[in-house]
Amino acid sequence: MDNLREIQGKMAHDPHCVFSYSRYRRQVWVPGPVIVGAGPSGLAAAACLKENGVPSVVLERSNCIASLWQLKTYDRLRLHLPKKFCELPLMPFPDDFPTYPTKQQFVEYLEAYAKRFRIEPVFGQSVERGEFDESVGMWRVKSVGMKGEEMEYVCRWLVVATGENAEAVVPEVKGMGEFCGEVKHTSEYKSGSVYEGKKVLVVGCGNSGMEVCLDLCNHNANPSLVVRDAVHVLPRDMLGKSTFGLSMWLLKWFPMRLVDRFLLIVSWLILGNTARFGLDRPVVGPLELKNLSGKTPVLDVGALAKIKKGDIKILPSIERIGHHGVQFVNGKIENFDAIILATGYKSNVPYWLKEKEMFSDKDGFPRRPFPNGWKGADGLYAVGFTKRGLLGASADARRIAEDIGKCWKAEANHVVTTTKRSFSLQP
Ligand SMILES: Cc1cc2nc3c(=O)[nH]c(=O)nc-3n(C[C@H](O)[C@H](O)[C@H](O)COP(=O)(O)OP(=O)(O)OC[C@H]3O[C@@H](n4cnc5c(N)ncnc54)[C@H](O)[C@@H]3O)c2cc1C
Ligand SMILES: NC(=O)C1=CN([C@@H]2O[C@H](COP(=O)(O)OP(=O)(O)OC[C@H]3O[C@@H](n4cnc5c(N)ncnc54)[C@H](OP(=O)(O)O)[C@@H]3O)[C@@H](O)[C@H]2O)C=CC1
Ligand SMILES: O=C(O)C(=O)Cc1c[nH]c2ccccc12
Repeated sequence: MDNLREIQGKMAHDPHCVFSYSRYRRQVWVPGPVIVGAGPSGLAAAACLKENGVPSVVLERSNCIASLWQLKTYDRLRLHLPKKFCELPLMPFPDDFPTYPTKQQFVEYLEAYAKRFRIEPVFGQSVERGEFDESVGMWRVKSVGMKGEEMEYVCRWLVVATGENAEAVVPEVKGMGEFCGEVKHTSEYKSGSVYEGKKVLVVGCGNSGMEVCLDLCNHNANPSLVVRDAVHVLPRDMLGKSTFGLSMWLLKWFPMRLVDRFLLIVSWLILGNTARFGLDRPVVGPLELKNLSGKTPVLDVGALAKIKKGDIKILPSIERIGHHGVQFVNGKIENFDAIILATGYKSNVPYWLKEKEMFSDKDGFPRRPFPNGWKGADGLYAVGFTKRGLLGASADARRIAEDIGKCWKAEANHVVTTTKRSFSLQP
């Protein structure tokens, strides 16, 4: 504990100090929080902490900020909620950005955000273990660098910002290994240009699956979409407003079920009966379902019109895959040149965080739902696991920074007072 006191003393004089404890053990004491992940959530947390006077260290496994957006999304991607619902704390989007910024514009905004708050993540640090060491009351965060070099960061506060979309979900489908064509997840898909004239099977009809199908159509490919369950498709905009914005506004005055009924009636007027095209709706309304299970409704930007026209064919679940053909549960068999898995993502927290109370080891999300999932015990925090997109991440980041900020100031005051007192006691 003497060692700790010494460090706290140094922190009080130089709160930005991050010094090597032992070169050989590659161990680093971090006076402030360690944030794992330099996506929008990690950046928002670091900025809010800085605003509260707390320096932090951000560890990122890839070589850039917002790696999901920069490396794992397709070219035609735009935000599907209006920009005012996607801005991070303390810095709005530029006025000249469109309502739905492109992915390039969103990344540009995030780069400017990191620059403005002088956030310089340590890149190439893949965190493989995070564990609370009771004996010193600190978190030990172990990471592996690009060349396999190991590091250990020791800190009072650990902020988990690895995201709801950390790893691709790749389902086990009978015979998938036998398929002769290309099989890729949407996180590796960039553009339909390489599929021109090809028959492509897209598996999964969330926002990714629908948009990839649309993109394939726009590049003269021939997509089919596997829909295994009911899905809510809503137009992205209705009555001259964004569906999301309108929903948020209506929710201020009306109960969720009534707003859901309104959304379904207007969607029916704009899109027609989606069940006629093979897209049955869940019994529970779109907002209630999002609230209960986190399942995001599809915000349609043109795929439904292609489904109606027959340019995108709807197919049921896959039974098994062969060399070229795919057999579906209705017994039909069709040949495809490529398969794209739009089967979603999962959290990777259970793989590296050795903690069982705050995070569920089943799905890697905080057990307590929004707005209470951001804080655990022993200085553990979560940002961006709210199933409420960037808006939820911003709310978490603000709360975390305020909470750590109070503790940081109290401790800094304590160290300064004790240091002053010990100086005055000296002869
Ligand atoms: C295609 C797509 C479009 C979306 N569009 C919207 C939208 O329009 N509006 C909206 O509100 N939300 C949207 N979302 C939701 C999305 O979750 C957020 O946009 C946002 O990216 C979440 O930010 P995050 O920082 O929590 O997670 P991420 O952006 O995933 O960032 C997490 C970071 O942590 C890093 N990381 C993970 N594990 C480790 C580890 N073990 N060690 C070190 N680093 C690690 C990752 O490399 C990554 O850089 C979209 C999601 C997707 C997939
Ligand atoms: N423009 C934008 O802003 C975009 C936003 N996003 C967001 O990114 C996040 C991830 O979206 P997305 O990648 O679409 O993932 P989702 O988890 O939203 O959707 C995955 C889909 O795949 C289906 N699925 C999973 N496994 C199988 C299987 N074995 N066979 C058949 N179907 C299967 C799921 O069906 P089931 O429901 O039955 O489990 C579900 O429909 C979401 O929050 C989404 O809103 C994504 C793209 C664009
Ligand atoms: O894109 C996503 O997945 C989001 O989580 C954004 C979002 C949060 N709440 C919603 C309600 C309806 C549609 C999208 C979202």
